[in-house]
Amino acid sequence: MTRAPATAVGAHVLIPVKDLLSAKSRLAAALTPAHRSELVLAMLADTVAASSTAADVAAVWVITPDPTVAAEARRHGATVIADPRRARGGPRTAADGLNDALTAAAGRIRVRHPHSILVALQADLPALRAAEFDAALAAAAGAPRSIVTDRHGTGTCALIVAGGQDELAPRFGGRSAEAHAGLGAVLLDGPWPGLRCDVDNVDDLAAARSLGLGPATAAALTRPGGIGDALRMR
Ligand SMILES: Nc1nc2c(ncn2[C@@H]2O[C@H](COP(=O)(O)OP(=O)(O)OP(=O)(O)O)[C@@H](O)[C@H]2O)c(=O)[nH]1
Ligand SMILES: C=C(OP(=O)(O)O)C(=O)O
Repeated sequence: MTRAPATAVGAHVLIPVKDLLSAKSRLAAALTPAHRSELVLAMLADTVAASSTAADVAAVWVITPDPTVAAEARRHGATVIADPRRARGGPRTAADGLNDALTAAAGRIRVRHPHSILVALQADLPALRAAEFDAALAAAAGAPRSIVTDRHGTGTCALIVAGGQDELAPRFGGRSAEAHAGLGAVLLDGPWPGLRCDVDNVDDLAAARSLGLGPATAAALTRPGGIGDALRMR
């Protein structure tokens, strides 16, 4: 693992990304594997770029087992934590894999930065703006744990846990907003459409596009013969 930066202030943002072969499976009917991989990498690039330029962010960590994802994350200034695939004794469900990866990474970061805010952030936020991320962090101040739900109100786009001893305790997968609220997370109620617009299907991508895509995702959609043409969205 790369050594953590030494700063003790600001938020540490954790972004999990699974291997490209299985990522964005809900888009498999609409996009080829190559286009899906391109979209995952482009959305990650925009998510890392926007979150890492937020004023209150100390470091962005990408947790992934995939070397191509890792290279793209590093190119945009994130630090990579490897999430090795386990041959045996692996996660019970897909969501367990995600939550286990986040929990392990958060534990490692907490050792060096016990007083820092931790944020588990979705990797597919191509319309995210640094200013709205800062506004959400400011709104979270004072709450031990809080969440920003997705635009449907059921999923979680950001789980924010204050510095101190409290564990990240991620409960992503399914209706995670309810699960996080059940653990005491405050639902943050702000006008942050880019932060709430994670992309799981074509409608989500259209919604993100109407908000304004980051440069990497915009380029992926407008490239001739690319994702935009495949989805008739160019
Ligand atoms: N590091 C890591 N990230 C994961 C794992 N499982 C899921 N993720 C990531 O967590 C986020 C939410 O996961 P999902 O919604 O299950 O996967 P997705 O690729 O976004 O979409 P679908 O395949 O359509 O479900 C995505 O950024 C995933 O890449 C895992 O086991 N390890
Ligand atoms: C993983 C989640 O959301 P999605 O499947 O929409 O990415 C979640 O909120 O738990």
